[in-house]
Amino acid sequence: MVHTAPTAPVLCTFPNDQELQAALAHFIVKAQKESIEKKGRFTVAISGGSLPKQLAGLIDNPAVKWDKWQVFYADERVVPLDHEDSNHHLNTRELFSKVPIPRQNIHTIDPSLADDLEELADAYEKELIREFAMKDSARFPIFDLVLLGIGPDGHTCSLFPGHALLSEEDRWVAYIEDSPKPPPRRVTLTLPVLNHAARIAFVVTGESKADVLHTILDEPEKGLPASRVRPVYPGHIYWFTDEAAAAKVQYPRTPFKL
Ligand SMILES: O=C(O)[C@H](O)[C@@H](O)[C@H](O)[C@H](O)COP(=O)(O)O
Repeated sequence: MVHTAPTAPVLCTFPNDQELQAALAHFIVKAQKESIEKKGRFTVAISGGSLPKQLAGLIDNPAVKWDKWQVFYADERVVPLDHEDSNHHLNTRELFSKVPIPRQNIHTIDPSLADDLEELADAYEKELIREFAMKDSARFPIFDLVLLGIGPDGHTCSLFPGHALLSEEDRWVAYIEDSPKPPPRRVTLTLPVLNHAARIAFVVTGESKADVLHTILDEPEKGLPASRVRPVYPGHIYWFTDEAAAAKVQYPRTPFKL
């Protein structure tokens, strides 16, 4: 029998940021090891918001093999790469400038194409095709790890509630010109790409996320974008949260095991 049903989310809750960050770093290093053993590289998609700060446990961590990482942005705001709103700028400030990752292993959008978002999204998709399709001949890229946050409205990446992009079935990278969260012009990985990943880790902290995390995990039938992230078998999905964010969640917690 072929198993295709998504695996159930694993919810791990931590008393403080320090413990969350240590566990997240362990989790990432383990994923990195498995990926490098299998394929000689580690493909990661990373988003913006508060996430990059939570990756502090990777800094000065000798277990991280930065030269094997290939990093893409799960979503990116269409602004210059050194702009305050750029997810690349944010990740560079919080993480990449502090670790020895080769610049060519970080795949950014091409802001010179900003006048034509279709062209910019196509170019980013081609960059993904160069990294994945030619090596794995896959219908969708299979990221070893996707690191995501959520907004208080249940969005993730630049996939917003009720937006037409949630129905995208073919494209790997899509664009949006009417993001309800500024800035309005963005590109984002699509749901099928997220749902083909080997591992997804959501990182969610703070009281302001308590209501939405309850809806996402306890009422997935409401269909918020983050609830629709359910990687197909054999992919796995993990939620790393603090107590404040998980305060209203009924969904069972799993103790974090190294
Ligand atoms: O570019 C973006 O807007 C982000 O990638 C976005 O999807 C973010 O991850 C969430 O909005 C959570 O943001 P916070 O962690 O700051 O709440």
